Amino acid sequence: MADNGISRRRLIGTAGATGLALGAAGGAVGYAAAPSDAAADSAGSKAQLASLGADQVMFHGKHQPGITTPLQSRGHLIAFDLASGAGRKEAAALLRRWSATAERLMAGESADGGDTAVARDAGPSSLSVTFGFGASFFSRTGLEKQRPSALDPLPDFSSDHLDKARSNGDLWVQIGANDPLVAFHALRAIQKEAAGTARVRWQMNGFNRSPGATARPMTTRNLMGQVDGTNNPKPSEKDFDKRIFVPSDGDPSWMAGGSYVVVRRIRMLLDDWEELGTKAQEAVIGRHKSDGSPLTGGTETTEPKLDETGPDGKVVIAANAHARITRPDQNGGAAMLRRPFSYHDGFDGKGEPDAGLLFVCWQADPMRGFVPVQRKLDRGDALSEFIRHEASGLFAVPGGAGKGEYVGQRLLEG
Ligand SMILES: C=CC1=C(C)c2cc3[nH]c(cc4nc(cc5[nH]c(cc1n2)c(C)c5CCC(=O)O)C(CCC(=O)O)=C4C)c(C)c3C=C
Ligand SMILES: [Fe+2]
Repeated sequence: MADNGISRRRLIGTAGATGLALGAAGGAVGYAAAPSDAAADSAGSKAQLASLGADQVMFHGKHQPGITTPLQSRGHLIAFDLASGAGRKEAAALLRRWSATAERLMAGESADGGDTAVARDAGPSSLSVTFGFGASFFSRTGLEKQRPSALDPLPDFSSDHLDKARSNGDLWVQIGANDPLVAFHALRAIQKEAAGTARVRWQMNGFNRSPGATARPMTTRNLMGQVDGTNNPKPSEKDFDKRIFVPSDGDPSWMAGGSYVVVRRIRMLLDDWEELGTKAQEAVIGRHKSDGSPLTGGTETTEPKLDETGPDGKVVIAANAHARITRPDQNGGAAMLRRPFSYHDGFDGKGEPDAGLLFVCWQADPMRGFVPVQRKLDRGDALSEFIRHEASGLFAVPGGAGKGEYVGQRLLEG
């Protein structure tokens, strides 16, 4: 098994497998080269093909998949509300069904009973399915005593323009995959299995760069063109687990190994942003657009020199630059793992793109992650005149299911 719970299954050769997406020439780092069609043909139906589609994310583990899993190129976020009459028992049965399906689909198998064949011929394609519970789930199921205080509603922020219908929800599911058909197949299976127990409250679709699109693995870019994700906490860092996951003796105990996710649909006001020159755009963030390096020089990973001043006597990285004021050392140590998807939902009546970031961030405690940083941003972030927070959600994402267990079992049967 490779890092992050990903392994590469050897696919039995099929025409579909040879057709799986591979990186551009020279860009297939981490992806095995495809054998030629002739070679595949000659080996017949037993040819063993490795490809992007063969990458598999593990369902079972200490943590749920889709948190430290490398960003996938396709994402669906979907929230459900329990149907009237559905309570704890029905919710438990749903989580059991969903977990079994997630395990099967993440292994590249078909869904049980009436598979739609949408993902047929494809391998697992790094599919991950992640489940969470919103604050309202606990009152609906009589589990108020089990509700973590970390699920207290997020404070209002002055710059919020939130659409309640597209915010929160009893249950939340995140689906990621490196193939759009595999991702849709999982989305449809999850939605169908909810029938009678929960109905869709909202759904959002996102994307990231396709693996292999760049000559070497690189930090992705967002729709403003910025390198985005540079200073994310790294699993190799000593305090990573403490910052992102609830400890094994954490409170409540059913959240051991879990994490809290904040989801914000952040629209980018791209017409205004694109009118700015590159220099002005760089001043807003405090990093160069070309390679993500700090305005004080070096490479993408060089530490910014926050005190450095220019010939005009002013600090080179402005006091309100986004990358300055979001730093843990400017926020009492508050940190989060950002794992967003870009989105584009067409153009509005004025011809402006309805596009931006499905900002998804993970932390052991939102009060030591998203909340203090967003408070700071709300008070004076140079980026704020170019973005609008349009929807919001906060969900408790329990630890990973052990073999034979389903996600949330310790809550629902504890
Ligand atoms: C409340 C948390 C944050 C929101 C909301 C947010 C929105 C947002 N950010 C960008 C683009 C960039 N953000 C960058 C860094 C960065 N942003 C946050 C938090 C929020 N961003 C943090 C914690 C950090 C890292 C700070 C650090 O430790 O140095 C960067 C710089 C590159 C990087 O480190 O990723 C960019 C670019 C957009 C476009 C956006 C809303 C649409
Ligand atoms: Fe940011």
